[in-house]
Amino acid sequence: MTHDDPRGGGPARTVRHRPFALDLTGPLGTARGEIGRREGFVVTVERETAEDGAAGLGEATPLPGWTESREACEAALDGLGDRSEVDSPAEALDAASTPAARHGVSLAVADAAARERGRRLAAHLADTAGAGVAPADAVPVNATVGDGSPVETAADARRAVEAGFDCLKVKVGARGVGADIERVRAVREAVGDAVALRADANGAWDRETASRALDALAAFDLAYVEQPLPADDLDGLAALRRGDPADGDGSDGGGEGDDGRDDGGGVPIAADESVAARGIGAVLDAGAADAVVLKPMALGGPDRALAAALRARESGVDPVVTTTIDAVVARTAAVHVAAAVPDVSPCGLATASLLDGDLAPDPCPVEGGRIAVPTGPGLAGGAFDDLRR
Ligand SMILES: O=C(O)CCC(=O)c1ccccc1C(=O)O
Ligand SMILES: [Mg+2]
Repeated sequence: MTHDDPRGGGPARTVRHRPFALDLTGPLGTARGEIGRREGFVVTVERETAEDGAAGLGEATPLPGWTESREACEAALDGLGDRSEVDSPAEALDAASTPAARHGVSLAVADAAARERGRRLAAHLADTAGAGVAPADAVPVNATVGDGSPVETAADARRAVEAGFDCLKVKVGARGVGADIERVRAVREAVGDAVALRADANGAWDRETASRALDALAAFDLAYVEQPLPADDLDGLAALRRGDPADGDGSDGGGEGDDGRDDGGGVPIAADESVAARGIGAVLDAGAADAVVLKPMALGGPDRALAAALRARESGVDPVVTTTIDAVVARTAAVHVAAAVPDVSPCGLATASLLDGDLAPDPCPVEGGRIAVPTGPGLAGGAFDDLRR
């Protein structure tokens, strides 16, 4: 090899993409509506001069509301095709306006580079990001429990614990706070105290409602509440963390709990939509979160997600890597990103079971609440060879 650029720059590459569509087994209920189907693009890059034909594989699976639309993603990938021979194709795509397209291409380039070096994608990403430590061989994951009645939600939670999960994330905010409290109560009663519980409100609440919800949820020992406020309300998130009154004008937004703590009851806060909308720097600077949820598809690529995770770690904020319910290629990439985060907390990567079919067999299924990181070069050795045509 005559090129050492770890991003995989160098000789010209050809970028191709082709569409796919996958239904979920059933809609995932969230405060921002139901997710029932995922449509995206398999992306490949090929080095013109490659003697072994080593191609890199990526996936661009936009989720409108989180990323660009399917149409915008396709247009961005098509636009790249107009000048498909470029040195660093991912750099030709804007991470803010077309994060899924950039994800697909930057993953394919990183996969190609890792394969050429005979290394796992996690190790390649860690080197490129300067992570400083060797990636883990397995990552802990949470089960994802959608909206439903208290009985349905508790049954889903119990099934997840029986399958070996010791961390569950329950979607809230799709119904009233009182109903969600009953759902979380039912889950806690169903799974006992040893299981870590998270709740994800997907930005559903205003400040007063969030303050009230956190007060009540404090009884259930939640590891964190994810995005209790809209994405842009970084000051509101910071105030919730501090336990400030809901309206910030000094009036009491709900009183203190029995333990004497202020509103919020000390429930940790995670930022998800805020990171995608405002950037990791703004979230960290605002002191808006105890944890950040990082979706490579929404942040413009595995490289950018890992960089954000390492920045968060440095700031004392806990990074969590999740998918946007991606197909197997992007999901596997997210496993590698999570593995490259030192001491990563349970990640939202157990989303394969939500899909009714996939692009290829899963090279890293969940076992006992963990995912083993594929060992082969790149994404998963030869596991995806059929997709690399
Ligand atoms: O984090 C998880 O457990 C799974 C991923 C998830 O919840 C999700 C999936 C698609 C879109 C948004 C979200 C979210 O975290 O809000
Ligand atoms: Mg979320």
